[in-house]
Amino acid sequence: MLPFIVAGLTIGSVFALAAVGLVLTYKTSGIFNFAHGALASAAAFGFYWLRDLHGVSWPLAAALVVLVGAPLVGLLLARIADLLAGASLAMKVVAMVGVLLAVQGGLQLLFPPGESRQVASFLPSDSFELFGTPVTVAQLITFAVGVLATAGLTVFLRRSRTGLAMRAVVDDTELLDSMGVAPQRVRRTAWIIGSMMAGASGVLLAPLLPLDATSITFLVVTAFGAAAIGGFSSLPLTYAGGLAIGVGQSLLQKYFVDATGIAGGLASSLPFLVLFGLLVFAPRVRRPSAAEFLRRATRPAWTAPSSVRLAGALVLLGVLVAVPSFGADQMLAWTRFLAYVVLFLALGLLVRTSGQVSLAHVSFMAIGVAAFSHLAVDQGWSWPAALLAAAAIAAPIGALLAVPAIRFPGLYLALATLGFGIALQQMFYAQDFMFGAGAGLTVPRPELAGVSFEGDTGFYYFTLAVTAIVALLVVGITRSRLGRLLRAMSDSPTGLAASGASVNVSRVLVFCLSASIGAVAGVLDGAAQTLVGGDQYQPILSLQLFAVLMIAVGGVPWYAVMAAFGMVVAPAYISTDPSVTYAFMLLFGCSAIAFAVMPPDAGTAPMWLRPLVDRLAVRWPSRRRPPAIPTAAPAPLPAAAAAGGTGLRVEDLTVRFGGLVAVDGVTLDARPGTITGLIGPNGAGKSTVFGACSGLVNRSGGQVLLDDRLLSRFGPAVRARRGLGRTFQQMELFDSGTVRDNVALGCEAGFAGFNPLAHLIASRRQRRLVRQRTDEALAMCGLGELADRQVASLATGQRRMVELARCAAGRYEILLLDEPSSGLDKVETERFGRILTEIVEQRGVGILLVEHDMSLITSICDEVHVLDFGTKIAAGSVGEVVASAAVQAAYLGHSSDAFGPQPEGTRS
Ligand SMILES: Nc1ncnc2c1ncn2[C@@H]1O[C@H](COP(=O)(O)OP(=O)(O)OP(=O)(O)O)[C@@H](O)[C@H]1O
Repeated sequence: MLPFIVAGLTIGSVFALAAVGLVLTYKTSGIFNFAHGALASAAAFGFYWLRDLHGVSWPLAAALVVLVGAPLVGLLLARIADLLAGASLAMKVVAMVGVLLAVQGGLQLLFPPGESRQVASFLPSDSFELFGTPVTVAQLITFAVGVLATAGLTVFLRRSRTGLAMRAVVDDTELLDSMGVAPQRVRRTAWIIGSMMAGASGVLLAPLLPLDATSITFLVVTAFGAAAIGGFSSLPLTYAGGLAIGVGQSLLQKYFVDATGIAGGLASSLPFLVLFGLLVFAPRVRRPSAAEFLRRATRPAWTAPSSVRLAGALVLLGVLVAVPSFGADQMLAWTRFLAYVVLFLALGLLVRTSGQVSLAHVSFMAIGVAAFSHLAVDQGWSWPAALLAAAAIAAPIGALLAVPAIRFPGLYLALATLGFGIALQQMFYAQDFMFGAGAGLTVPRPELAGVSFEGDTGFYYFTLAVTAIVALLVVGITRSRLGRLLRAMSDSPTGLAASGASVNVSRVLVFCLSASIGAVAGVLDGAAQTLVGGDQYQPILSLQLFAVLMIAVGGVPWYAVMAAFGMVVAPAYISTDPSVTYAFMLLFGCSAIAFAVMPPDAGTAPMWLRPLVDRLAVRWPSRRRPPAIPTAAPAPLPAAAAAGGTGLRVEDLTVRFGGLVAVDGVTLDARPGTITGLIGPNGAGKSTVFGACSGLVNRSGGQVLLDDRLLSRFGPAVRARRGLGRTFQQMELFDSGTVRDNVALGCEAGFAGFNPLAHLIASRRQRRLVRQRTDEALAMCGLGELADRQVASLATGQRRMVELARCAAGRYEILLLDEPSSGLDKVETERFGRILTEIVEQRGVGILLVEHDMSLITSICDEVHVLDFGTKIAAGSVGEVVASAAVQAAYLGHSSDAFGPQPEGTRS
């Protein structure tokens, strides 16, 4: 066993070295370098080129690669990282995936795969005995390089000024500025060191395996597993993680040396299983919201008028129907193009519509085609039955990916999906139930109702029909309730949950749907080729799909058409030479980097195009009714309020954040039909009380009840459905939607709730009720004129009103409004007060109002509670509270001016 441990420690040390460099750059720049393995790969090829092809001595070659080449690459990456400052997480992922593809494509162009290349070992091969086990000097040196580099880096980070600055740079850039240390310089140093570590690991790995760009790139992805063990933060733990993975792999190889089943792939997929497992089972880390993940456009989105879109769709359909007449020699490429349109629609639903991420979508193609082939060929199932079964098999596997999505959206989800894709390939592709070890799988073409689609042209038209159906289905989904929920989830998962819909149900649904549609794409693509093997579904293809999808422009289904054209048809027409594929990979990589560093609005339709298209458009009369001014009786209230519910009761509530007691034994009531103020200086704990009431903040003690029923053990969506609505101090709007969409979701999200079917289908009655309540809420809040404006384009005051209208449209008993008038001027605030009173009168709801504007509090509140340092210091009518000495002391030190308007941040 000892020799395996020694071998494991040696290779583990190389992984650890790479992982430490990765964590360093992530910690200092907040950018996770997906291309870390590609850098190692480039270093290995650089070393090979210098030493093996040009006879440079190994120390000089290693020094040139690690001390000259790698720092230069590090500087380039630092520049890209600078340009990405302030970009969304999605763009950071796109840029780094772009770097990976560019390096990979470039390397494969320079060193075409297929030729056998081997770096001769360069470290001394003499060996000595350690505890009776032979150990080579090469192993010792490799191990020592890892230890020394990590130890040196740790000392550097702890002792040197730049090192200290490096540790602080992510947390507090301004502090660094004030220390006289430029954060940019610090980050640059980190990127240089990180790249050098990737370079060193590439050089050390080079002689250990045949030189191949993809295998080293993915071998170094092992470092991702080690980084996960170190919590993406601790360097010593990351180092230990690298060693542990190395030893674990080595031991698995020993024990499963002859294993042919799944166990045979365990060793190589261990790092990815670790990565996936940690992200699924580890305690939650801070969750970046999906909104952090997606690119946010500041300019309102523009879509061509529907007549132009319809005309465009017909022209496209016409061209596709005519393909056999002008593209007969490229029928395979055109048929695969259609399959890729389906695939991009699947991925787009997930990434572009719902703001999730998947770097494993090629896996669903593989699962789909393998399942289909076994069912149709081995089991003799009919073509449609096998297709539907393949889609159904992919769905629960998609749901599995939703688990990390629920726990860690954003970057960690991207990593988990990448790990999933690689583990699937390593462990399952060669199994008999997938592609097996033989020549591949036969994928038949259909024969339906006596009509054969075996021929290339026939199958093309068949694929065109299926693609059109899938496109209509995806367009339908995006326009349906599920589509609205997914877009809302992408903009603000918190806002959606607080409106009553289970975000997790939406997530699982979209992953299942996307996986199933991906499987259908796999079947179509496989049947186009008729024979497929596992090597066609390499995980790197998933990265390419993601990058191409992100750079494609337009809505559904245009981005899918554009992406599939770029990925399949364009390369096929240029040449069948594999180098064209590599050149396209390089091109996609560079385009992805360029796209990611562009300003957020650059991807939207060009300004000059818009008037042109608008002029071309035929204007159809709008079927949309203008918002009605409510004249009849208001819509029915939730049962509790209608039956004279007792409202919200907060009992002895305590909330702690670590050592800080933010709320300390607070008790208060808010009754339907009344407005209750909750005031207090900044940091008094008001928003925390709201968070605990709506289930977004964990309470440490006490209870929250609505109509005497305990709410405390429920999440935000259930509480909303029980009758607790809220707005947020930092508004949680669905920015990509219109005002009407936002307001409608206030009611519709509650109907969707936790029921997957209700996420998909809205009953007639519900649709009518949503329309009615939306119109009423819009009219009540004076938003009729703005109903079709995109929320992102509105001013703060208007946005606050939209959030209020969203609450007013919901079926709530109590509304928690958190500083709803902040950002409004005096006139707007007075109007706002009148609207609040009207909502209470018309809807019969109760309002608990957190406000700094005392004129608003004194003019509309029936009762006021006052917090200071987390405890309640007074309660009563406005007059009683104004007269309270404790309250005046808490505010402005005995000044009666306390109840003038309070600028934010005022605190004596
Ligand atoms: N997630 C958190 N983690 C740690 N501390 C927190 C967190 N949220 C709030 N706090 C702290 O809890 C205390 C109460 O904060 P809270 O936001 O509830 O006050 P507030 O009365 O709403 O203030 P403001 O009027 O400024 O919004 C503050 O000291 C704040 O720094």
